Amino acid sequence: MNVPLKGRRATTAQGGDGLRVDNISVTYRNGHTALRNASFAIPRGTITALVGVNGSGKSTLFKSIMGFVPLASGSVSIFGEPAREALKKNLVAYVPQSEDVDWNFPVLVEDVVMMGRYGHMNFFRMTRAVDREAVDAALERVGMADFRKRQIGELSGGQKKRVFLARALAQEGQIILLDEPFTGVDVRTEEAIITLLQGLRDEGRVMLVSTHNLGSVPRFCDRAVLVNRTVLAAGLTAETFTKANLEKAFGGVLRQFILGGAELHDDADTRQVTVLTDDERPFVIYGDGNGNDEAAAKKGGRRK
Ligand SMILES: Nc1ncnc2c1ncn2[C@@H]1O[C@H](COP(=O)(O)OP(=O)(O)OP(=O)(O)O)[C@@H](O)[C@H]1O
Repeated sequence: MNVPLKGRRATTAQGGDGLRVDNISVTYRNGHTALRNASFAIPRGTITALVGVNGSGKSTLFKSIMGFVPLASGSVSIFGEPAREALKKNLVAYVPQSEDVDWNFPVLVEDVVMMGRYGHMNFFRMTRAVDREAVDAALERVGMADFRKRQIGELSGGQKKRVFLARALAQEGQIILLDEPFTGVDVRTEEAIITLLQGLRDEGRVMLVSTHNLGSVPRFCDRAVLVNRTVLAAGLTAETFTKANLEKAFGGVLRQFILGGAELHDDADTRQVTVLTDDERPFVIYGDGNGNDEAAAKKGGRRK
């Protein structure tokens, strides 16, 4: 039963013909409620960042969209129909966190990518030419074609991520959920993944990407969803990924440095630089010293 709670947020998702999460709550079997009344909507052709502290419910949100954990209340719809219908049609691809994968499982790179085709195959999982072509194209697109006969466990962290991205591509997922795709990858691989995601966005797909790299969010994400056991803010990056919302989402975890005056200038310039970070990639905000802030990398996002 969906009983209105005292102080419950009026967060019903608005619009969007892509992914829509409406007032979902998830309680694990040990009684822990990881998400309560979480709502947001994201349209097609967008990249959305999912940010929040450790344990704020990002993976739980992915798992609830995938139907891996039951909803205590609320609903998820995809392209206007219930998520379970979209899942049956293989419209949703999930790139899990590295820790969730057993890398000792003896399987070749090309077999991992072929798993993305399973939903398109018949009961006997007979591979057809179209499946092999999809695997070849996906491996090529992520630059891993030369590694196809390698054991997945032998690859570097960044290479493994690219293989799982290839699996999502081979699946032809229209909604792609990526759980921390940049953790443990070098800057070059991160750039390659971002370029790939931008290409997928331009094809009209929906990407939801959890990340602790706050600095790269305004550069490549059109939208952001900030969570802490519920959705605190969701919308266009320029309007949502603000210092005030980040402080709300990260609380004491976020480290903040404000540089100004003689620390930054050798004249009377009043401008300031605010650096917010919970991780290795800081988010930099330039201010004029009169409380007017401008995020360093905001120009990269698109209005969608
Ligand atoms: N299977 C489970 N059973 C019970 N509690 C769980 C389970 N999985 C997660 N939790 C709890 O739910 C909360 C949210 O976890 P979740 O993994 O969704 O967080 P997260 O935002 O993805 O964290 P991180 O940034 O560390 O990956 C945490 O308090 C976690 O301990």
